Amino acid sequence: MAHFLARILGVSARRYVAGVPRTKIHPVFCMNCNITLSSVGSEKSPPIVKLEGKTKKRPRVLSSSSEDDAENVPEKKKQSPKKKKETPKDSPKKQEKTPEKKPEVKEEVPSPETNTKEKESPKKVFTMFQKNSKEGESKNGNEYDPGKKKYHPIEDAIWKQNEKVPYLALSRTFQLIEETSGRLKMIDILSNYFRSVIVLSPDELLPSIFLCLNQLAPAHEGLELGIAETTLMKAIAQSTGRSMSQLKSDIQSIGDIGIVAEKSRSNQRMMFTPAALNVTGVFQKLQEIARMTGNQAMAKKVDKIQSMFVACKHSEARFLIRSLAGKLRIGLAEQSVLQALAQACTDTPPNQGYPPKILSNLKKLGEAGFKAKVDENALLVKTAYCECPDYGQIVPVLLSNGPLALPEKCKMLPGTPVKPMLAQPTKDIQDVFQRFDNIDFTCEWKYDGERAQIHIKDDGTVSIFSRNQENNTTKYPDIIARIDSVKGDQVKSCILDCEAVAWDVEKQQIMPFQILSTRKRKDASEAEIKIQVCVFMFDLLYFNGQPLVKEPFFERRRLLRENFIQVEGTWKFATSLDTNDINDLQNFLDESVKGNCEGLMVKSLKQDATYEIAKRSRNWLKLKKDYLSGVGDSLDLVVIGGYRGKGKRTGTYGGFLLACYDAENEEYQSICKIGTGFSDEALQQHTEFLSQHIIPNPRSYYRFDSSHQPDEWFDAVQVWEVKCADLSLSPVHRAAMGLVDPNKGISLRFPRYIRIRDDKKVEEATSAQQVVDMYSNQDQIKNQKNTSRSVEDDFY
Ligand SMILES: Nc1ncnc2c1ncn2[C@@H]1O[C@H](COP(=O)(O)OP(=O)(O)OP(=O)(O)O)[C@@H](O)[C@H]1O
Ligand SMILES: [Mg+2]
Ligand SMILES: [Mg+2]
Repeated sequence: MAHFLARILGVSARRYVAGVPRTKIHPVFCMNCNITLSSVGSEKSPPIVKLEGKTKKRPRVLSSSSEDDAENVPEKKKQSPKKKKETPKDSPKKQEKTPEKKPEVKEEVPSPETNTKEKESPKKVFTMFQKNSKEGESKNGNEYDPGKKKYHPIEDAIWKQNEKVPYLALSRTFQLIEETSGRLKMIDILSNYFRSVIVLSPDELLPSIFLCLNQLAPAHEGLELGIAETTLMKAIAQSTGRSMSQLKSDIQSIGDIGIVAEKSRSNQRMMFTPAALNVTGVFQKLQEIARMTGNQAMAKKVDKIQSMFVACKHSEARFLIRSLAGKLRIGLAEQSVLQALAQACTDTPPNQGYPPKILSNLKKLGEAGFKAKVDENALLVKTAYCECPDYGQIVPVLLSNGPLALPEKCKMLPGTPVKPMLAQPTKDIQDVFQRFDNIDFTCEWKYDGERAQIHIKDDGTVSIFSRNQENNTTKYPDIIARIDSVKGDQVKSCILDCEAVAWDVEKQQIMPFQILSTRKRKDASEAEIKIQVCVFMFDLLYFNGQPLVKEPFFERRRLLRENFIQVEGTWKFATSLDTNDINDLQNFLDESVKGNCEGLMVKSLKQDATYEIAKRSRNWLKLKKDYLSGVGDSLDLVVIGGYRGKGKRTGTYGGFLLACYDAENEEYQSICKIGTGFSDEALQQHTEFLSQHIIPNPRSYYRFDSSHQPDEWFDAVQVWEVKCADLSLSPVHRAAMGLVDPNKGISLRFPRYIRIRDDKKVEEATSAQQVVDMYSNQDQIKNQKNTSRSVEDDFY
C-alpha cells in the first residue's frame, strides 16, 4: 500500500517505505512520464509497461523518453499528413531537436510490497533519476560535469515539501515540452510538474500556471511584459561581459534571444554563487518589472533583469529571457495548460495533506475510468475558466476543494469578464432557414463597432471588457457616465453584452468602424472625447445575483428589455425582427445595410438558445452583406513577413506575407501574399509599426514555402482583417495543410486588406480549422467534392 501511495506521488517507494516521508519528488524529470507502469517490477520480474493499453515486458534498463515517443505520440500526430513540411533552415527549435544522447537510467530496486493488486493500478509511475544520470546534459553549453561538480541540473531542480519550487524545475519542464511535439505528451509533462507542486508547495501552483502562460495577471488587469530586445541584450551584455555586437550577431544566426542568453551565461564564471531562483520569486520580479514606470524605469528594469539573470542556471536563462520578451515559444496552448491542471488534480488530488490519503476509488478506476475522470475534471476546469477567466480565483478552489467545487465556487460574477459567445458565418439566407428549420429565431442588425461587455457590480462599480477580456473601462468614461440614467430601478447587478458603435451626432447615424478606432484606447477623459459612441445592447448574461446563461435567449431578452431604458443616439436595444418569412428577412437585411450595419445576426430564441460562453455556436449565425454568395466572412490573419515596395511604393513595404494560426500545432501557416487594399497612409503606418518587430530569421513555428521568403520577417504581433474572392488549394501555402489535401495547403484568391484588428490577439486569428470550414463551404467545392483545383495565389 505504502508503495502504491508512493507511486501515486511519484516518490521513491523505497524511501517512503523506509518510514521517512522524504518528499524529493522529481517533478518533470520523470523521463518516462508517458509510460504507465503497472508495476515497478523486480530483479525476477521485469517491470511491466503499459503503452496505450498494450502490455509488454520492459527491459531492466530504461532509456530516455525519446524511445517511447514513437509509441506514445498520439496517433493523429504520428500519421498526420500535416507533418511539418519544412522548418526554416536556422530554426532554433529544429536545432534543439537533434536527438539527445539517450541517458541510461536504472530502475530502482522495487519494494517487496509490490503486489498483484498494484499491477492493476492505472496510476503512472515515474522512473526516478539516478544521481549518475546524464539526462541533464545540455546541448546549449551547460554540460554537467560530475568531475568538476559544476552543478547538478537534476539535483538542483528537486525540492522538498514546503520549500520554494526551484525555477529550474519549471525551466526543465519547459525544456522538455519544447523538445516534444505530441500534445498529449506535453500535457503529461506539465501535469507531472503540477502534481509535484500540488503536493509539495501548493502555494506555488498559481505563479507556476501564470509563468506557463507567460501571463502576469488575468487579461483584464492589463499587466504585460514584452521588454524590447535591445533592453534585454543590454542586461545580458552587462551581466556576461559580452558585447552588444557579439550578441546581435548571435541572435542573427540563432534567431532566438533565449538560446543566446543561455549560451552567454554558460561562458560566464562567477566569483560567488548567487542564490538559486525560485518560481514565486521570478514571478514576483516579473510583475515588478511590468509595473515599473517613470523616467528611471528602464535602468531599474535592466538592474532587476540582471539580478535574476546572473542567478540563472542551465536552461533558466533561456526561459527567463523569453518570458521577459513576452513569448515563451514552447508551443503550449492555454487549453493544454487547463488540461494538464485537470489531469494533475485527478492524479494527485489536492488538499490530501502529506502524505495524501489514497483515494481507493482512484485505484479501482482502471485505465479507461481514469481517463474519463480526467476528462470530467477537465470539463469542470475549462468551464470554470470560461465563466471566470481568473486563475487567482480558480486555483485556490482547486487546491482546497478540488474540481468538483468549481461550478459552485467559481461562478460568473460581475467584475470578472466572461469569454463571449461567437457566431458561425453563413453566406446565404437559405443557410439560415436550413439551420433554423422549425426553430423560432430572431434577426438583429449586426453593428460594426467594438464588443463591449458591461458589468455593474452590487456596489455600483461599472467595468467594460473587450471581446478578449481586456479592460476597456477607462476607454469609455462616456458610457460609464450614462449608466445611472439608462438602467431601471430594479437593476442591482448585471452583465450586458453590447456593441459600442461610433455615432454621428449631426446626421444621427452610425459611423464606420474606422472612426471608432481613432478613439483613445486608455484613460480617455470625457472632455477629450470627440467621437460619440452609441451602445447597442443585445444580451443580458447576469442579473441581480443570478447567471442567466442557461436561460433561453427569449427570456434573457425579455429581462433586458424590461430593465433598461433606450436613449436615442446613446443607448439602444439592437434593432430586431422575429420572423420566419424569407422575404421579410431579405428586406430586413437590406435595411440593416442602409442603416450602416454589416448585415444580420440570426439567433435561436427558445430551443438551443442558451448563451454558450466562449463558443463559436451554431445558435448564432452571422449574415454579412459583403460575403453573401462568396466565402461568408472575412479572415483575421497575422502578418509575418514584408516585401519591400517598388515604384510608387519605394520606401515602404509593398506587400506582406500573411498567416492563419493553427492552435493545435501552435504554428502560423502562410495563407497568402497581400498587396491590395492599402491606402498610402496605411502602408506608411504598417511600415513604421512593423519595422519595430523585425526578426532576423523566421520563428521556428512559422510554416511557409521558401519561394515566399520575404525581405523581412516580423514577429507575430498584429492581426489584419482581410477579404478574398475565394479560397483554393495551394501547392505552396501551408494553411491547413493536411486537413483537406495531404500535400496542399489553402490560400486566398484576390486577398484585400480591410483593417487592423487591434481587438484580436494573434492567437485569436482565424484558425486553420476555420480556413478549412470556409474552403469547404464554398459552393464550387460543395458541388465538386472530388475536384481539387490548384491555383497559385494572386499577388502583384
Ligand atoms: N446584434 C448583435 N449580436 C451579437 N453580436 C453582434 C451584434 N451586432 C454586432 N455584433 C458584433 O459582431 C461580432 C461577431 O461578428 P464578427 O464577424 O464581427 O466577429 P469577429 O469579431 O470578426 O470575430 P470572428 O470573425 O472571430 O467571429 C460580435 O463579436 C459582436 O462584436
Ligand atoms: Mg465586428
Ligand atoms: Mg470576423
